Amino acid sequence: MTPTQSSVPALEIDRLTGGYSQRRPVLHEISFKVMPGEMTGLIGLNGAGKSTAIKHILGLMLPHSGEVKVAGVRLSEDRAKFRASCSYVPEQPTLFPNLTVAEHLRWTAMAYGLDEGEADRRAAGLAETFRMEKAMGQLPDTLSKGMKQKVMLMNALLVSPPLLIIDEPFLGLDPLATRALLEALEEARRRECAILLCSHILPALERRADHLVVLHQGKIIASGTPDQVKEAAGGQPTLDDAFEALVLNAERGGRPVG
Ligand SMILES: Nc1ncnc2c1ncn2[C@@H]1O[C@H](COP(=O)(O)OP(=O)(O)OP(=O)(O)O)[C@@H](O)[C@H]1O
Repeated sequence: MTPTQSSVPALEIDRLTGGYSQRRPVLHEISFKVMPGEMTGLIGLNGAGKSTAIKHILGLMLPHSGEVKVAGVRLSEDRAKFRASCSYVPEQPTLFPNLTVAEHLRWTAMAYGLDEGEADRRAAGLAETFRMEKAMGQLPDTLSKGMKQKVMLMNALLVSPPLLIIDEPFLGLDPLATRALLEALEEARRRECAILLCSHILPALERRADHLVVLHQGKIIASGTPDQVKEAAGGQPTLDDAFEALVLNAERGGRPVG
C-alpha cells in the first residue's frame, strides 16, 4: 500500500545519538515522531539538549548514530527537499536590516515559490492576526523585540511547511500576541502542518500540545499526551508539577516513563 501524505510522519527521529563531539554525545538514543497536523512540545531544563536536538533536525549537525527524517526524507537522501520541508523560528529574531516587514514577507514568498496572490492574501491575514498592519513598512531597527519576533513567526507561518519548529515563542509576546500565535498555530495544524515547539512555559503546552517529549541530560525521560505525562509522574495535577517530579526522579536514578 502506498502511504498517504498524512500517514508519513512530518518528523521521525529514530535512536538519535549526537552532539558536538563523538567522545561526549549530548543526545543518547532519542526517538519520537510528529505526525502532520500535530503539535509536540519538547521540554527540558536548561542544557537538557533541546537546541542540540533542533540542530540535528535541521541538518546543521549530523547524527553519530540513528537517523532523522523530515517528511519521510533523510538529509543524505535529498538535501533540498529535507531543508525545504521545515521552517525554524529561533528564540532570537534574525532579520535583514534593509528589508521592511512587508519586504521580508515578499522575499520569503519568492524564496519558497509561493503563488504571489495567495502569498499577499496570507500576508495580509497574518498582519491582521498579529496586529502588525501599521508596521508593514518599517525596518527591523525600528521594531520592538516582540514585533521582531512576530515578523519571524509571520514569515514561518506564511510558508506553512510540513514541519514548523519554534523555539521559545512566548517570552517576548504580549498577551494578545500569544493568543494570536496559538490561533495561528491551530490554523497551521488544520493545513496539516506539524509543529515542534520548545518552551519552558508549560501551561500553554499542557493546554495545546498533543504530545510532549521530556528531555533530561540528553535522554527522553517521559513522553506521551499531557495527561499521560502527568499520570506517569504519579498523577500530578499540573504539567509544572509533573515536570518537576520527573526531573527529580531521573536525578535519583529512576527509570524513564511513558
Ligand atoms: N556549541 C556547543 N559546543 C559544545 N557543547 C555545547 C554547545 N552548545 C551546547 N552545548 C552543550 O550541550 C548540552 C545541551 O545544550 P543545549 O543548548 O542543547 O540545551 P537546551 O536544552 O537547548 O538548553 P536551554 O533551555 O538553556 O536553551 C549542554 O551541556 C551544553 O553545554
